[in-house]
Amino acid sequence: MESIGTNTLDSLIWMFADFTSALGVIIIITAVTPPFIFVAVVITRYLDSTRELKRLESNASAPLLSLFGELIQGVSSIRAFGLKKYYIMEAINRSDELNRPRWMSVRLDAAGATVSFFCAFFILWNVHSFDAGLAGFALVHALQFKDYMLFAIRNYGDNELNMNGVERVSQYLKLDQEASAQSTPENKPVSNWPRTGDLEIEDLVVEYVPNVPVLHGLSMSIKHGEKIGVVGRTGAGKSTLSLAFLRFIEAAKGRIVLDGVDISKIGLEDLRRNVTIIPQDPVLFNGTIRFNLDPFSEYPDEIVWDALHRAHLVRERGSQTASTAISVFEGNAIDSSLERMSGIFTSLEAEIKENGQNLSLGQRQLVALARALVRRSRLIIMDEATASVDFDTDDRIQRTIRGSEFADSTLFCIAHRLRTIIDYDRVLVLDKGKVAEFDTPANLLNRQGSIFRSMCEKSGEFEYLADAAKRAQDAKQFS
Ligand SMILES: Nc1ncnc2c1ncn2[C@@H]1O[C@H](COP(=O)(O)OP(=O)(O)OP(=O)(O)O)[C@@H](O)[C@H]1O
Repeated sequence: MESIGTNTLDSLIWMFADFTSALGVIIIITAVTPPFIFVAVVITRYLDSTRELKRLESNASAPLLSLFGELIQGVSSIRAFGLKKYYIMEAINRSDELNRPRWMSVRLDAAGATVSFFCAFFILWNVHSFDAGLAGFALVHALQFKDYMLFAIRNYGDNELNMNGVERVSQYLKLDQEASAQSTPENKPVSNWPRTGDLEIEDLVVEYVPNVPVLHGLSMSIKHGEKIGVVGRTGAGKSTLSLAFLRFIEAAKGRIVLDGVDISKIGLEDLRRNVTIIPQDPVLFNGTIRFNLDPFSEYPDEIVWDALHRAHLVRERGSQTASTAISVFEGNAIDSSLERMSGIFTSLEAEIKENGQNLSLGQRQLVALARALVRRSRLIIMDEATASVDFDTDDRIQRTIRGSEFADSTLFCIAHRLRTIIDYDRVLVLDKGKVAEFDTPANLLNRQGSIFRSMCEKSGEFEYLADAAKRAQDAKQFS
C-alpha cells in the first residue's frame, strides 16, 4: 500500500516525462537528419527487449537477497554441516543471474552512441548544406537521447513493480464480500436473543468451492445447554462446521436455527456478538487484558476478574477488583502486571502484545476462554481450544465448562483428545462431511464396531475413557 501511495504516481509521471523527452529528441533529430527515422525504428524495437531485461533484473534480485537472509540466519548450521562451498557457489550463480540483465545499460549506451554517431555522420556528410547552429542543436540532443531512454526504461521497470501492488489491490476489490454486518429493522432479532441455546441444523450443505460440498446435508437437533463433543478424522469437516455457525462460510443449502432464528437471515454483527468461538489459534489484540476480554467496556471489572479466575489465569480467587487482586500478590513484589513465568495476570491493565506474542499458545487459548466466560454466550464453539494446555489445566477448564458458568450455554467442542469430551452429553462423529454417529459417549462406546469406539481403542486409554463415560452416564441418570 505504501508503494502504491508514494511511488506509483512519481514513477508514472517520470516515465511519461522521459519517454516524451526521448520522443522529442527523435522528432528533432529526424527533422534535421531525415534518414534518422530508420535508426529510430530499429532502436525502438530493440528497446522492447531492454524493458524485458529490466523485469528480469527485478526478478533476479529476490533470490539473491533471500540467500543473504538464509546465510545470516543459518550461518552456524551451514558451518556445522560443512556447506560453505555450496553456499558460495549458490551466491555466485545467483549474482550471475542478477548481473546478466545488467547488460541492459551497456546496450543502451551502445544505442545512444549509435544515435550520436548517425547524427554526426549525417551532418558531416552534408556539412556544406547544414546551418552550424542547427547541427549543434541536433548533436546536443542526440547526446542526451541515451540518458532519456535509460531513465524512461528504469521508471518503466519500477512502474511495473508498483503496478503489481495495484493489481493485487484490484484483485482484493473483486473478492466476494461478506453479507451485511447490520441487521435491517425487519430481520433484527429481539434484543435478548438468543434466550436459549436451542439449535436446529437442517440439511446443512457447506462448500468452499461451488458445487464441491464439504458438509453434505447435516441435520440434527440440539437442546439448550447440551454439551456436544465433535470428533472425526482430519478433514472430516469439524472446523468447517464451526465456521458455518458464525457464517464465515455461508451455507450453500439448508439452515442453522438458533433459538428460533435462522442465522442466515440476520446481520453478521448480531450473530457474531451472540455466538462465541474459541479457535485453535485465538487472535489477541495489542492492548490490555481488559481490552482483550471486553473491548467495548460493557462489563464491570468484577465479571472480568471472575472470568480470568475461572479460566485459571489468576492465582488466587481473593476479592475480584483490580486493586485488591493486585494486593494479593504484593508480597511477591511483582513489578509487572503479568507474571512472565506463569502467565498469571495481576492487573487488568496487564499488557498484551500484538497477537498475544508475550503469551504461549495455551495461555492465548485460556484468554479466549475467559472472553467466552465474560460474554456468557448461549452458543459457544471450541475448536481444539484446549489442545495446547497440559492435561491438568485441561481438566480444570473442563470442570469450569461443565460448571454453572456454561450451564445455560450450548457447547460444541471439537477435540482430538477424547478424554476432553468423554463425559459430554453427546458426541457427534463426522466422517467425510456427514454425520456418522451422534449419541451419548457411553452408548457409542457400547456399540461394537462404532467409529467412536475404535477411536477410543486406538487412543491407548480405552479403559479410562470407558470408565469416565460410564460414570458420566450414571451421574446423569442419578441427577
Ligand atoms: N479454505 C478452504 N478452501 C477449500 N477447501 C477447504 C478449505 N478449508 C478446508 N477445506 C477442505 O474442507 C474439508 C474439511 O476441512 P476442515 O478443516 O473442516 O476439517 P477438520 O475436520 O476440521 O480437520 P482437522 O481435524 O485437521 O482440523 C477438507 O477436505 C479440506 O480440504
